[in-house]
Amino acid sequence: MDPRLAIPHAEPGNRIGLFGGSFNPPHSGHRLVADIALARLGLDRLWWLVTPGNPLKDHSELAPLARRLDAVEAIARHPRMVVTALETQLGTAYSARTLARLTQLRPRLNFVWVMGADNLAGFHRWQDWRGIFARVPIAVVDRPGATLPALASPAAQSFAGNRLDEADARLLPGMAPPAWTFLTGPRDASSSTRIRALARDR
Ligand SMILES: Nc1ncnc2c1ncn2[C@@H]1O[C@H](COP(=O)(O)OP(=O)(O)OP(=O)(O)O)[C@@H](O)[C@H]1O
Ligand SMILES: O=C(O)c1ccc[n+]([C@@H]2O[C@H](COP(=O)([O-])O)[C@@H](O)[C@H]2O)c1
Repeated sequence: MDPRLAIPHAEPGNRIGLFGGSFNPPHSGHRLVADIALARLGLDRLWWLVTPGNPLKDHSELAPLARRLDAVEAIARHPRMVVTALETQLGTAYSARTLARLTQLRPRLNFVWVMGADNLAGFHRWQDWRGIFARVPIAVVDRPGATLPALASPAAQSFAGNRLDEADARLLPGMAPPAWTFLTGPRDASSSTRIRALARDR
């Protein structure tokens, strides 16, 4: 079995960021999110969770999992970053199910869900999105063009009372959910859709 399909090793009590994505292909914006999450949340590890396929996206242009894993490994070279396709092994593509399984299988790890602001904007369309808020703390990293849609979104509004000031982001891992924060700072406008379009036009 490809070792990247297994749940990565971690020590009890570790603070683990789960950064899910299609990564089709990965780019510098993803790496910036990973760097920001590691530093601002004080994580022990950031797991790049390469999805078998986003349930809300058309998969006709989705590169094979092995190719996306190789590409993410090339961009995630860092002693605290780990690349995994554990969802393929668990048989889950829905984040709510992935998080239910992971927290059940690894109860002593402190997981935080990490995503870009565009995903908070559409979060209310995810399966059992309220259940995700109830399961793990969430760190949202700003993205050009997505700041206002994210902060005005049904998810942000529903959980406004559970938002942690970003100055206190280090407290987020280990906090009882629901708890979330919105991390602002350096931004990168890269997009996989744009990279694929440029490659087609070449
Ligand atoms: N430039 C960026 N800045 C901040 N977050 C980003 C950026 N690009 C992607 N993300 C976040 O990274 C995660 C994975 O994103 P994804 O692989 O879908 O990349 P994408 O560029 O949005 O792709 P696509 O254009 O195919 O939708 C998501 O949580 C997304 O919000
Ligand atoms: O669970 C859902 O309903 C759901 C809907 C949309 C996206 N996700 C997950 O969100 C992560 C980011 O997806 P993407 O395509 O924006 O990179 C990835 O782990 C997806 O599997 C999950």
